[in-house]
Amino acid sequence: MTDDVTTPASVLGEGSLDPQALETVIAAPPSRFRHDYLEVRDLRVVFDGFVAVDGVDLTVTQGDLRFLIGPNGAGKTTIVDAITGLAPATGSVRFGGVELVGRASHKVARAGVGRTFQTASVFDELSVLQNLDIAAGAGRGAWSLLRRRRTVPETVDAALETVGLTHLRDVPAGVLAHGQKQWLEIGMLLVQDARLLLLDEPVAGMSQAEREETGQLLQRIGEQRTVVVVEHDMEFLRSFASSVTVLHQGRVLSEGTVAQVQADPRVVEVYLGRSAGARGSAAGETGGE
Ligand SMILES: Nc1ncnc2c1ncn2[C@@H]1O[C@H](COP(=O)(O)OP(=O)(O)OP(=O)(O)O)[C@@H](O)[C@H]1O
Repeated sequence: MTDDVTTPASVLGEGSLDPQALETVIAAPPSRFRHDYLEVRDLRVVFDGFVAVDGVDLTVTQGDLRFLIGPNGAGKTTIVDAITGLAPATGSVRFGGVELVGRASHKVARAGVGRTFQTASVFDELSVLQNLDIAAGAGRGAWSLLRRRRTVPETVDAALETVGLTHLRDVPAGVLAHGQKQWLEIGMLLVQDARLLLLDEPVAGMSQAEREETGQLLQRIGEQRTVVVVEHDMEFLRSFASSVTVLHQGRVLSEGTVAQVQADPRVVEVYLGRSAGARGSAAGETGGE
């Protein structure tokens, strides 16, 4: 037996900090320190010999509202597909310490990753509440899901509140305005407790007022969760992005704050130069959609 017991103090050195305080920190529940981040390394997606994503690295921390932009075909949606198990990928995607590459999409969802698609996929015939209930997978049978509930679970209530649909909870989702449907989809990710939200063009087709509300919603959600937004709308990006990754031909072209990427000559070239496929303008004030 040796008396060389490994304690925080023995690792860090006596006097480096209060050992008692460190013991307390280590004993605390892990949830207190949850600070998720998405770490993508050398991600590659090849479709029949065509390289759609070519060695992408991406790190997005909780509290950072990251926008992914780039001309049509740059690989934005394919990256989201690869993260969520819908496109065959190599490399590494880690979230919350879990490797996602090679996992089936339902296992990726179980790891706390949720996504929306360019077109909202809610059940039009069911009420807002029923859509959320189903997403929450409350473990009840189909009939009890369809029956009007006397009480609403706290998570569903909180999601309704967050996405601003409490007053519409009993209306069929089919009658919601376009923006409201997108908010319902985001609410469905919240009740699933997605901690990483990947949103594909969430404001496409929305009115200016809806865009504004969506931006504020994403900022609220982004305080607690890791949010990545694929977007073409440059006005929306300028108003709400806290950081931006610009993709081009499957690679990261530029990354930084909105101001930094707007000032990057390579971004200007891709958006305003020869690349005819570009939609919008990342550089200057000349473009919107
Ligand atoms: N299933 C697939 N099979 C073959 N090629 C594909 C497939 N999915 C995407 N691609 C190709 O991969 C490239 C990247 O497509 P992706 O949809 O990721 O681009 P994007 O940046 O999201 O574009 P957009 O802004 O137009 O949505 C494109 O050239 C596309 O044609």
